[in-house]
Amino acid sequence: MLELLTTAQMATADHLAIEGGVPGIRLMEKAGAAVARAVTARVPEGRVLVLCGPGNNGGDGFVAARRLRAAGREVIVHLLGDPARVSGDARIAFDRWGGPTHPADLPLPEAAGIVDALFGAGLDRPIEGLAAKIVAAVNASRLPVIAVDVPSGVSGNTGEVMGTAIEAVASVTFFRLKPGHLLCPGRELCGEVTLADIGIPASVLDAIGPRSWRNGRALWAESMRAPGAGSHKYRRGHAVVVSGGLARTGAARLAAGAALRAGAGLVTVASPPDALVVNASHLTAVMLGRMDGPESLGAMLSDGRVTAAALGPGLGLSAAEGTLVDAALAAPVALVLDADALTLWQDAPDALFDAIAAREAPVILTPHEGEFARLFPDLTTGPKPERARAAAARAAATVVLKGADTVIAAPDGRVAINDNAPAWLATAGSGDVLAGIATGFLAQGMPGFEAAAAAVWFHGAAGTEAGPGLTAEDLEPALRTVLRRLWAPAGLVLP
Ligand SMILES: NC(=O)C1=CN([C@@H]2O[C@H](COP(=O)(O)OP(=O)(O)OC[C@H]3O[C@@H](n4cnc5c(N)ncnc54)[C@H](OP(=O)(O)O)[C@@H]3O)[C@@H](O)[C@H]2O)[C@@H](O)CC1
Ligand SMILES: [K+]
Repeated sequence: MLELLTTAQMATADHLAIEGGVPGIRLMEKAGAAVARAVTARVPEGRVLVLCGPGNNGGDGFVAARRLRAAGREVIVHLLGDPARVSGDARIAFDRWGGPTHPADLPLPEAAGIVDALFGAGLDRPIEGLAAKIVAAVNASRLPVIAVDVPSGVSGNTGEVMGTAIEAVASVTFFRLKPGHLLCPGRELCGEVTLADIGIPASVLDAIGPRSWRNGRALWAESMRAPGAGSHKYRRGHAVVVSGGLARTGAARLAAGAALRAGAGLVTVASPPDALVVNASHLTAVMLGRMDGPESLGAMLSDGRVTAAALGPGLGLSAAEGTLVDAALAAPVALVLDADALTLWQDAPDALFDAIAAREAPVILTPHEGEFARLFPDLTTGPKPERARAAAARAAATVVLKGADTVIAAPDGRVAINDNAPAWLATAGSGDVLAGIATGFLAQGMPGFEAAAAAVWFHGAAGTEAGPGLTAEDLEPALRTVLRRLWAPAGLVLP
């Protein structure tokens, strides 16, 4: 159930279901019933104000109103727009409601909670005028709002606010989530999202062919191998993380520790000579190798047993570090390029993309918005998934566009949107740990997109596990807890 559907794809799902013999009003009845259940759970007593819009989102509202009334609740229905223009399935729902319907107006009537059925998938322009005033009054009321499909004003496709938007405590959506439920700011405005089965058969997805998913286990668990009894450390890959100079070594050690936790059989920090002592004094399970320059790094990465490398955390931005990235790109190992290893290419991003296109092993790029803008200056506006998708295609690499709503995009067009990262994960060194987890997964042979999506998910889960107040150092032990939990059901006997 991780597929994400655009509003247009959702309309297609609806049509295919109806063509397949499920009447539209039956879908609407189930949708409205799910909304009524959410109201019962969130607002168990008191009067419910149902705000209906002129389309099918309003139709779901009429169904919910009728069901709540049948359950003995006091319900007051407001309709925004001309009742004579309510048509189609919404008309049937309106007629079945049959109770008093007041023109939407201010002030709002007294109520214990509100159903927002003003606009859903059909919102196609900014909310203005009376509708905007009603949205403002709903938000000012601080009453619990249950949104139908999406909070009115939130674009289901992009999560952007169109003019103004309702702030809901819960949203009930249907069949599959939409990108707007996961992308910011939509995600915060949705509150808790419930997915309701309204009778659309999953088989309609075959014809729709979704290319976007909510990031979750089903996307990558298959390609993540639990170490079997016959496994030994060399079969789980060897990852190399390149350290910066004397004053910038911590980031590489954070990444290296995370790569080892993520399951790489061996991890080596490749250290410039001046930083060997400081690295040596902090490393135990992670190994240390002396790296004198690009030839030395190239030799290390061409060893045959090394399967993945990470460059960027604490690397530095001088020409010397640029030659290290060149050497890594020329080596036959999977690569994670992060932070400085991205910024180094800001004057010639196409040279990076050409070097990636010329290699076989996968590359993961992990920019935050600032680094992304340096590599893809023409892709700074528009919906995040589309920007990441275009960047991945251009770079021939998996692109992890980081943020509260990190998007992972593959060169073949697949996109995953991540939503498990807690706010406190945005802390110094956190990105280094993410790069390390991804490197650890790549080292074990996971493909680029799967390794990146899994890394982002585990990073978020580890952040949640570590809890508020975490520093990047806390992520590594938390990652262990999360990994243990994941493997337990797979039959691995845990002590
Ligand atoms: N698809 C499915 O499987 C199922 C879908 N279902 C439900 O249907 C919903 C989609 O219904 P929908 O397509 O009728 O669109 P909806 O959100 O009601 O809005 C359209 C109306 O709003 C108007 N309007 C738009 N923007 C506006 C603005 N800024 N300011 C003012 N007006 C604006 C627009 O007016 P017009 O452009 O015609 O002037 C039109 O009248 C979906 O979210 C879900 O809840 C369920 O029943 C179960 C099955
Ligand atoms: K709505």
